[in-house]
Amino acid sequence: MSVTQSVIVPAYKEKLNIKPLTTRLFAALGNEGSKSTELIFVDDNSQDGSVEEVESLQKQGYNVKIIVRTAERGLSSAVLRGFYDAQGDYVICMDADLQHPPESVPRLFDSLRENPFVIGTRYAPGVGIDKDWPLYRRVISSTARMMARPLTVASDPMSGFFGLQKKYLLEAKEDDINKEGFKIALELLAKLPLPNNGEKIGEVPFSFGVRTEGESKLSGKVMIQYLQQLKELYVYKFGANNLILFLLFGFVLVTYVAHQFYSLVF
Ligand SMILES: Nc1nc2c(ncn2[C@@H]2O[C@H](COP(=O)(O)OP(=O)(O)O[C@H]3O[C@H](CO)[C@@H](O)[C@H](O)[C@@H]3O)[C@@H](O)[C@H]2O)c(=O)[nH]1
Ligand SMILES: [Mg+2]
Repeated sequence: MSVTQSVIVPAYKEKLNIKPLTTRLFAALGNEGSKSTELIFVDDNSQDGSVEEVESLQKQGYNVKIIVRTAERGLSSAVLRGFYDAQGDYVICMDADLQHPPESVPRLFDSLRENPFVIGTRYAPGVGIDKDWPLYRRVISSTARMMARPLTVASDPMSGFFGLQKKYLLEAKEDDINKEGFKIALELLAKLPLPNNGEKIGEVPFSFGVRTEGESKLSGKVMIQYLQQLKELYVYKFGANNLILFLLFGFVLVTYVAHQFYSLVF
């Protein structure tokens, strides 16, 4: 049976998560689903034993591979690299750290049969973002989400759990896509030539889990990259509208100061 669907996992120093992710994913896909699915880790030269871990899983019969990049770094560019390398017509991206439940992947693939783009959303009845997130992380997340509102109808464009029909990626010019930062779903939602003006998006609710192994790579630099990306997307979508940009950055500044204040006081 040929591969029709691909799961792409950007990974940096995630050795301890590779095996549980792989075994849970293929168990969730079942016998039939596993035959038509490949799993690709895109690792930025972690040198932590991730390669050996994947080789051991290959020997056990899993259709998994690892691309090790040495010249490039970053989450968004890793995801794109995986998407372009994927054999499947349907491609899904998820984090390595099990914050995205592998058991939800089949539902995302099902949705992709009907929709050009699918988002795993944390904003739906009955699910939620991690209850253990500190307040400042919640503030950052909801501020970031609010600022993306004018760019897409997706309820959770900040999600790193999403997928698309690959043909739409191939229709876009690779150079037009911003590869910096973490928010590749938003970038693709805003820039790919999706039908219905990008309004036909599948949404699959999921509960954002807790990372138990390794560390988050979210940093101040990633937040700055997000602001640069937002500015570029606003200009891309609405033209260089000074008022919008002014309001946007005023708001961001206030949030940033509030965040700093919170970290200092608490
Ligand atoms: N190859 C590669 N992978 C990376 C890099 N930086 C991070 N990753 C991988 O990208 C995934 C997400 O990184 P985390 O460090 O776990 O991010 P997070 O703070 O938990 O953020 C997540 O939640 C956001 C929602 O609030 C998501 O938007 C974001 O994509 C990510 O999923 C993990 O699998 C991590 O190994 C990098 O430079 N290179
Ligand atoms: Mg994480």
